[in-house]
Amino acid sequence: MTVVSEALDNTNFIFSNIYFTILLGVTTLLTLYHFWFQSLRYVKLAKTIPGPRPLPILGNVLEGVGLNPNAAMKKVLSVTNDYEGDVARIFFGPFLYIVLRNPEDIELILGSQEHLEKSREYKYFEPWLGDGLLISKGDRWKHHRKMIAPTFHSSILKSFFPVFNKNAKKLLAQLDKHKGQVFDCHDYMSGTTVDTLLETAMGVERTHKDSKGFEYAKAVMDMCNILHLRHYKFWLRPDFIFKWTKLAKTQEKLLEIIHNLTREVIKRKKIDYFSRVKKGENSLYKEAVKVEEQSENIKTENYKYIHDDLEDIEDKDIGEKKRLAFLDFMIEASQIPGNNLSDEDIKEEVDTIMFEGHDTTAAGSSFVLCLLGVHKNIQDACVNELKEIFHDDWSRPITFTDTLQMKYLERVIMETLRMYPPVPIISRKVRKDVKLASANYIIPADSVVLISQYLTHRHEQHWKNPHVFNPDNFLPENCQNRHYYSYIPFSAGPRSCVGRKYAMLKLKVILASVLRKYQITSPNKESEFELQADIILKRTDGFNIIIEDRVL
Ligand code: HEM
Repeated sequence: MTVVSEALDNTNFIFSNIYFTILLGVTTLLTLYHFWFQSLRYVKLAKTIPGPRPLPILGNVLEGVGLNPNAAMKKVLSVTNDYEGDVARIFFGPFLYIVLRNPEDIELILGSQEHLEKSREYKYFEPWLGDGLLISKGDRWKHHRKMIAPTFHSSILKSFFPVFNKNAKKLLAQLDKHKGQVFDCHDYMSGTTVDTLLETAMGVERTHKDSKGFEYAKAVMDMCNILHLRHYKFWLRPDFIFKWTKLAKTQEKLLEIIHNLTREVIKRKKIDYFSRVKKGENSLYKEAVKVEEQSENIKTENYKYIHDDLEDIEDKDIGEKKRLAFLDFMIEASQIPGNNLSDEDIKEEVDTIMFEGHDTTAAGSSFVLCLLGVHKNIQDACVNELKEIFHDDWSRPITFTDTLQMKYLERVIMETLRMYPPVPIISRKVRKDVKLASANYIIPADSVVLISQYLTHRHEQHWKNPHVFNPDNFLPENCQNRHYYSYIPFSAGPRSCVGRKYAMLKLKVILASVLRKYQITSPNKESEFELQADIILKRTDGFNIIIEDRVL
């Protein structure tokens, strides 16, 4: 043996010893960690709940690897079925997730004042929405919610009707070029929703292709797409990975466009506000706050079972019908002593409204059109109702009173949101142990509860023929005895959707406008709809419809 080969042998021995020592060290540490983790009370409680068998350290993470969005959707939706109950448990590494679908259990979480905090999954909305209503917590959320709720008062919403009608008309002109062809209606529903929000939330119009409004609307749509991507490509979720991707650079540019315009508009609107004050104009916001406080008791009674509560508020109208945007009302709110609403806070709330109000309404309206294309008899019933309302003038602008008469269309929208809830899943961080009502399990403090509207809305014990599209599910007599938390497309309880009434009105105007002009056909059966697991429920096969001029 030469000196060199001897030296090499020695080096190999030393290195293999080092590798072996490192490997042994890591294995020992992981084993110790595994046993320590298994001994935690939190884990012991979780293990009593049914769920897929977790691997040491990784938990159930591998179950999601390599799944495309459709398959991921099926996987999430099968989790409670696979474990034959209303509760299932999943571990993502050390993090515990509990999926719930029983309304009685859901009420314990959503109806409580204690479990109001959102889970860590909402963090990647932060660069856009900051600490806005959707993600804020504690006293800040309570205080902002109280200030913002009155800006969604019916009297303020009524003043938006000219904008709703104007954008519906613009939409019809755009759809006309697709007559007789199969096309995906989602982009159009998304475009009209952003335009309407832009005007009602900020008072800005998307007029010319080179205008700031146009740039902004496009940036909002692109930002929503990035958030969707980060949602289902879960390796993009951690910021330390995301920040090195091209998407992060695009996001930076989009956010610059979005935030700059919001800041600019706030500045301009503040000047308008002070000139209105100088002229001695009444504060619409203050009146809305007064009415909101008076109707608080009536409202909690009405929330017992879902029905659109617009009518209840109609007789408490606040009179003045001036068209201002949500932003104007927030500026008014910020001027009330003690309210502590800075310009940056207003920006975050406007951004939140743009995000929450956009994709949800676009998906909801697209699903309605596809379903009406499949269920021709239901489409005919909608049109018959519209004929009764618009017998005097078939194409006149739609008024608030008209929408109150659209009872059947309302049931169609509600049934669509039942079977295809635009927000298919929400989550909450549980701060205290929760003993479930449906079974003898305890959800341990610090776990994340996933509430799936999609699963709850198709719960066999709460819905007759849950997989069949039937607007009569929402006839008053069929709602009376149903558990309130069995229908939660807008969530429920203290942290439910603040834009619910706005969404229902906007949906009615847009859908009634399309139905008056076109008859709709779907090239696909409902069973062929391919759904995608996402923050928003979508069809991956496209929201395809065919439109033809309606012959009366
Ligand atoms: C069909 C349309 C809509 C659906 C299905 C919907 C659904 C929801 C759901 C499920 C939540 C609770 C989210 C969670 O807990 O994570 C929520 C919250 C919220 N929504 Fe909507 N939404 C719709 C339209 C709108 C519109 C049009 C606006 C505003 C114009 C809006 C503004 C908000 C805001 C600000 C929140 C946060 C409320 C809070 O945390 O206090 N939404 N929405």
